[in-house]
Amino acid sequence: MTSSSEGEILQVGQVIRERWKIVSLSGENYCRIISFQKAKIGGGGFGEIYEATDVQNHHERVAIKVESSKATKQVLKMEVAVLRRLQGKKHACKFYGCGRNDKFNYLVMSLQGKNLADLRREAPKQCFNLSTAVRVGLQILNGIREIHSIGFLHRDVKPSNFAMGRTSQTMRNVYMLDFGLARQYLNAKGEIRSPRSAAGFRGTVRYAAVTAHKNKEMGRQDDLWSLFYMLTEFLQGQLPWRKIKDKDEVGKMKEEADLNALLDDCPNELHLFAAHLKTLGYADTPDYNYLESLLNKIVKDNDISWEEPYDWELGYDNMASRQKQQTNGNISARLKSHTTAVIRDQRNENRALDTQAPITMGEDEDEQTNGQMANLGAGFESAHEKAAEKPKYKRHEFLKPKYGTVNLDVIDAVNARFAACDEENYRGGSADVEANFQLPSSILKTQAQVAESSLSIKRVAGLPVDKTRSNKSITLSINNRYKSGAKTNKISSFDNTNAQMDDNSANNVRTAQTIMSKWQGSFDASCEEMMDGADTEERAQGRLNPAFPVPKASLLSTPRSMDSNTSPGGNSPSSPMNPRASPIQQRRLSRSEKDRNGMHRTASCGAPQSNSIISHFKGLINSFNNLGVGSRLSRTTSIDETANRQNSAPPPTSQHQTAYRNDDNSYGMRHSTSMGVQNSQNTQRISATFNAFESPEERERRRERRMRRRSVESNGRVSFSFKVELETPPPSVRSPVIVNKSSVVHAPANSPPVKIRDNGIDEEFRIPLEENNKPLLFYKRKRYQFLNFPRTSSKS
Ligand SMILES: Nc1ncnc2c1ncn2[C@@H]1O[C@H](COP(=O)(O)OP(=O)(O)OP(=O)(O)O)[C@@H](O)[C@H]1O
Repeated sequence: MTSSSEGEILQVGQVIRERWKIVSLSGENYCRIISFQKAKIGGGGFGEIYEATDVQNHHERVAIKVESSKATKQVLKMEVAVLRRLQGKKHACKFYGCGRNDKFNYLVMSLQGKNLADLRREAPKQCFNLSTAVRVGLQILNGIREIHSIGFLHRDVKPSNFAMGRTSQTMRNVYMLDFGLARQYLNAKGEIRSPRSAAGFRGTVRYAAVTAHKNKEMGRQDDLWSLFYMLTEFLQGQLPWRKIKDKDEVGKMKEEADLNALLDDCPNELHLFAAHLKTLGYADTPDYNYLESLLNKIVKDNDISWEEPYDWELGYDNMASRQKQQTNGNISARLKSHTTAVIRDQRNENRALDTQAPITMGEDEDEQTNGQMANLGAGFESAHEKAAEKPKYKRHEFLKPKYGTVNLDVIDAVNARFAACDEENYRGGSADVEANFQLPSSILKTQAQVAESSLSIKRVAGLPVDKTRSNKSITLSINNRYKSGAKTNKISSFDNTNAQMDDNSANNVRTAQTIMSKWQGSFDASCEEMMDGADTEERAQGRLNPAFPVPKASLLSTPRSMDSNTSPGGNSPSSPMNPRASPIQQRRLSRSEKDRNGMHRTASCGAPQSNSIISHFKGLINSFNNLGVGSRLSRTTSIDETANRQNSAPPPTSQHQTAYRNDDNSYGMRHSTSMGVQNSQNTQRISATFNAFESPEERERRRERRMRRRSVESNGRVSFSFKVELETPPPSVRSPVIVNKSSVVHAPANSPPVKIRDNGIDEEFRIPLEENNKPLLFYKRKRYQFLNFPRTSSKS
């Protein structure tokens, strides 16, 4: 695959059928926070795959496979046909649409995560442990069974044609991709088509069955042979013919392969697997159940749990020690070099060795990435052993997606999550949202300028300087702040809020569960760590979904933030004061303590000391997941002002809002908006709080204001804001929901101007541009991918 932009069929920003917009490094506006991502996910012999968003459907992320209409071999039609028939199957992507124009044909499907070739290549020793290999193998077997069940052969079974899911719900599921080489083996009557005498090679040399090498008609068993080679490679780290260019030579090697050598130190069941395949001819139906039982036996014999993490979920620091413990994971055996002399293959030369179809050869360049690989033998082995001592990847590096975006899709995803909230969630009470934005010093308004602002901004001197904090971070956290029916009439501090929330343990259980199942893929290290304690506990009580476990605490390193967030009051995750607190609660508690101590609130959400926007943003997502009140977080919104609903209410006493309870047992806020600025030697802090409690009229007014603002938010300026708005609570809910949000901006006092936008006076929060016309905030952006694995191409 190539990742170059040269000759790409689709361009960034291009919209297909007024619906699917290609995502890339456009950086169109600030709200697309770090939406800088290459457009092309990958591409092989048959097409190019792009990431896009569905503008008609909450900007859901999709994958678009395109094929030039000038391509000599048009395979997308077949792909569409197969994918459509596979709809509803567990291992198939969702089909969203297809079409063609004079330039290209396209297929839109659900976007998945990383493919197995990339995942294996990223492993320190380019192999999976037995647990991962066999569980993935079982899923692939079922995927193959699915496509066979609709009357098709895949004919290109290989690791890069299987991807893990992308969302927390799908991330443990394997998806089969690329049906471009599929062929129907059943005719319309459901009978097996008669085999052709010469069929030509189809597939990928490394994984193709011997039948393909012999240019014979392939049958169902041949897809399974490819699976067998995949499994062998997963366990051994390599196949003996991995570098051989000549297709016929590879075919010969496969034919003559000594299975004992090939499967050295692998479970005996793999021998039986191959033995069964050897008995099958073109027309024979493989005994899928038998093959499945063989793999299941490996699972059973090795005490493998379906819930244990896959290698990539653990991160690779832990793998070396894990592998040593494995009965079948003998490292030296895995690293044993096969005796085949190899030459670095040249991809272009490898392609299209057979004229009938492009051949994908050596698509995994994992071996080539290791300079030692050419020197087979002792040197090679020791190089790997060395690598085992010093893992190439650190856990957090692996878990943290390497490039990509945090953009509006994140917010859209949160909206989707909120939309899924049920009535019960409404009953969970109101919510409190805190947003903390740490921005580069240079983008913020000077102290004097802020003071000139017509907003009610107060200066508070002596804010402690936190030198550990990144100067570019965004965090959001949410609390169920005011519980409906609570006895307290007035809640004026976060401490109270937290105390009330802590009482609400049932809610916490539910919200923790939501997070686990919904957004696990988006957690950064610190969030996972924080989840972990609850997970163990909740799972022990049978309340968490076992299908989406999180890595065990013992396997995860403790992030610095944990230490720094541990509250002096004993409300740490392990605190006996609150042993059943959910992770979010814990985070909340620590925030509470931070507030009490006059510390920056940005430390409250996940990874306060992280240098990356992404990790904070992940905290945002985690927190919003926890909200569960049917609220909506929308884009291009603002710190908002809400009408004061209670004339009798006393004025607020602090820069934060004061909550009160109405007679009807609902809560409102005294002041709709308040803001404050705190200054220290080189930090300027602006905080704003608003109340999202609103009537339909207010909401409509706010929507109009938002529309007005949107029209202003062009002009090369960037603006940033969030809104939390509430759905109308169901009639059964007596107390309306209150969402409260506060935003905090930190920056040195001598920084350039920024304005805080407030609806009432229609100001904007603006970030000036650099000379090169790029938003300064993202000038030194890191490219992270959010909610998704990085998809590096497996073929350069
Ligand atoms: N729906 C998807 N979601 C995420 N990534 C995808 C999706 N479809 C394909 N990809 C990525 O793009 C890569 C190439 O896709 P695909 O195999 O369909 O293209 P191809 O042109 O047929 O490639 P090849 O010739 O190598 O088989 C895959 O390995 C995978 O990483």
